[in-house]
Amino acid sequence: MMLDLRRITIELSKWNEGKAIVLRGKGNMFCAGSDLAAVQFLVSPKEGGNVCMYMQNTLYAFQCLPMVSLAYIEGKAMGGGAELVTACDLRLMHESAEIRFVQRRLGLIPGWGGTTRLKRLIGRQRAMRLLMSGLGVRGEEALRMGLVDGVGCEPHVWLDTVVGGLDSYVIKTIKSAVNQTDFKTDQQSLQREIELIYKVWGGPANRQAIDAIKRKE
Ligand SMILES: CCC(=O)SCCNC(=O)CCNC(=O)[C@H](O)C(C)(C)COP(=O)(O)OP(=O)(O)OC[C@H]1O[C@@H](n2cnc3c(N)ncnc32)[C@H](O)[C@@H]1OP(=O)(O)O
Repeated sequence: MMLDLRRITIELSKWNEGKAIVLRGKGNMFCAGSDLAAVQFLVSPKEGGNVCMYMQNTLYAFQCLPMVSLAYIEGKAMGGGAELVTACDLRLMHESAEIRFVQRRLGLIPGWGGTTRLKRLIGRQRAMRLLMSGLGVRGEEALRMGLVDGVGCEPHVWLDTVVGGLDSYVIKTIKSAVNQTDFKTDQQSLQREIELIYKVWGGPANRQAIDAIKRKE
């Protein structure tokens, strides 16, 4: 998934006529985050940090795409999947869908840019609550807190009400204008997120969680 997302992002960055893309999962899953089978083998902070840096770079490039990106969340967006949601420009949810920052369960923090983006999106207090508790957020609550823009809407119809009739160059320029205000502060924050990942990845809570996953297998 990580490699595919990077490849597709590079391809899309060259599509200047594009107005919008819809990111959606398969079946009852938007995205379950990092592959836990692989995470078990990333034992050192450096290895974990490198994967997070890779995903930060991919999601930064994704956010800079010239067209509007819409996350359409059906089913679950867990861990890194929830971080991916925050990297999209707009978000819609199915009534039964759930967004959940489960990184704490692994003794980790979101390291794909999720702490930075979530706080910007819903504010400090709500971000703290979701990151600390690891509780899932569904439809109306997600809408109320500004985590999503709509619930139960058909994505293409809804998207048409937002960007329909807009010129692709105007869309690109609106994105550049909004992004540049965020990115000035985000750069430092993203760098700090990686430094903090180094402190938890491979630490006691993380090792304990990974050992528990291994015992289940
Ligand atoms: C480091 C940054 C991060 O992304 S940390 C977060 C990593 N992700 C997670 O902790 C999510 C772990 N998965 C879950 O909590 C559940 O599987 C969720 C996503 C809620 C789905 O539950 P449910 O619908 O009951 O399905 P299930 O558990 O039977 O899973 C179906 C099969 O998929 C697999 N799966 C699921 N998530 C992952 C994952 N992240 N990495 C690797 N495999 C995953 C399950 O193991 C299961 O596989 P199998 O059918 O038993 O072979």
